[in-house]
Parts: sequence; structure tokens; C-alpha cells
Amino acid sequence: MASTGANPPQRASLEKDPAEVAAMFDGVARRYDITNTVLSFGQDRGWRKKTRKALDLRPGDIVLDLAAGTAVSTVELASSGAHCVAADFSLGMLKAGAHRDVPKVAADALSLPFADDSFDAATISFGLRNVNDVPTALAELRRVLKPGGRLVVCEFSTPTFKPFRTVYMEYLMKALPAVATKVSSSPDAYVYLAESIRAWPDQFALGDLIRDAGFDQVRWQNMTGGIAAIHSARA
Ligand SMILES: C[S@@+](CC[C@H](N)C(=O)[O-])C[C@H]1O[C@@H](n2cnc3c(N)ncnc32)[C@H](O)[C@@H]1O
Repeated sequence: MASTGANPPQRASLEKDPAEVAAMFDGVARRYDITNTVLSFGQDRGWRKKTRKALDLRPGDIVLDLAAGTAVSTVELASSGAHCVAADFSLGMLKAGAHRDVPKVAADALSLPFADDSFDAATISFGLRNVNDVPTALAELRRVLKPGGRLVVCEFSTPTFKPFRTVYMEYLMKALPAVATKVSSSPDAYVYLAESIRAWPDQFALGDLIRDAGFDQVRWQNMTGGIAAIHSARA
């Protein structure tokens, strides 16, 4: 649905002001899940399954799903039998996922409302790119993980095969915003999406950021040719 003069577009600048980012996600919340599936050609479901597998969850594990949004990522994790908490600072996103039966907590990634050493595993899917201080968010994730706890970051990344990368960048910067105009309630948010992906560190640079935050055993696997990547590490 195109935005009208009565509803000014909500768009976070690439400076990623936290209030603007939260308001932008509040604005897309209602149609977030379906828009995601359309724009990723259904790939999002496979990416979530791979994220769960990378976390190697066991029944009874206590797991933080940070920047969980509508908790679509959290229910996938909870299917392992682990106790999973969805945390996000967009109340609109949490509310849009109210029908999903997992505990939900309003939380800012830069100052998590959890004690040190609380979780066996922590994950953040398509959220880290949106925080305005990535090292602080990673430090917070490490603080709330038990020593040796597993971290998995699932995020858009850089396709490795150059011709594919060229086609993908065309899709990202031109076709995706055009399609979003048809399916999203806030198409300008998807211009931000494209720009934030283009500006995001590649697999190697994100690996360095995770290592710099004090994590060990940093590794990654590409998905869909590197459109997205899963980084795994130990606290
Ligand atoms: C693209 S959505 C991802 C939602 C979900 N993890 C998924 O895979 O569909 C990004 C989420 O990050 C959240 N977010 C961004 N910055 C945040 C912060 N500083 N603290 C908490 N949540 C944040 C947004 O509110 C939004 O719900």
C-alpha cells in the first residue's frame, strides 16, 4: 500500500537513531511477516531453520532471541524444546506477534534487562544491522551469555559470486523497493532496508567485529549464495 500525505512515511536514516528505528518497525509490524516472505522469495523460512540448527539447542536450554520482532524467529527456535525469550524494543512488532506463544520482553539491545550469565545461547536475526552501536550490542550479548554460551548472528551479507552479486544489487536497490510499495504498509522502510544491507560489513568484517567483542571460535556459513550469512561464536 503506498503511503499517503495523511500517513507520512516512517523511515530510519542510516544514522539509525533508535527512536526512528523503533518507530519504523512499529510502522511495518502489521505486514512484516508476509512482506518478508514475499521479498525473500520464501527463503526466510530456510534461513530461520538453519539459524536454529547452528545454535545446536537442547531441550531445557535458556535462549535469548534478541531483536525478535514478531517472534517469528523465536517460535522456530522454541520448536527445539528450548525455553526461548523474544526481546525487542519495538512494541508494535512484539504486539504483532502476540499470537505466538513465547515470552516477550521489551528490551534495547544496547542495554539488556538481563543479569550477567543468564543464557545458554543467544541469537539475533536481521537485527544487528539496525542497531546504532554494533560493538555495544555484541558486548551486551556476551555479558548475558554464560561462559562458553553459543552466539548465532543471522544477517544479510555479501554474495560471493560476482555476477550473482551484481544481479542481486540491482534487485536490492531497484526491484525490492518497487515490490515493497505493493505489499508493505510502509514502503519507505524497504528503501532503508536496501541501503542498510548495502552499507553492512561483509562476512569477514562482521567476523572481526564479533571477535573484537571477545567471542571465540568465530565462523560463518553463507546462505543463498551469501545473500545472508550465519555467524557462530562462543562467549
Ligand atoms: C528485521 S527485524 C527482525 C525480526 C526477527 N528477528 C526476524 O528474523 O524476523 C529487526 C528487529 O530489530 C529490532 N531492533 C532494532 N534495533 C534494536 C535495538 N536496539 N534493541 C532491540 N531491538 C532492536 C527492531 O525493532 C525489529 O523488530
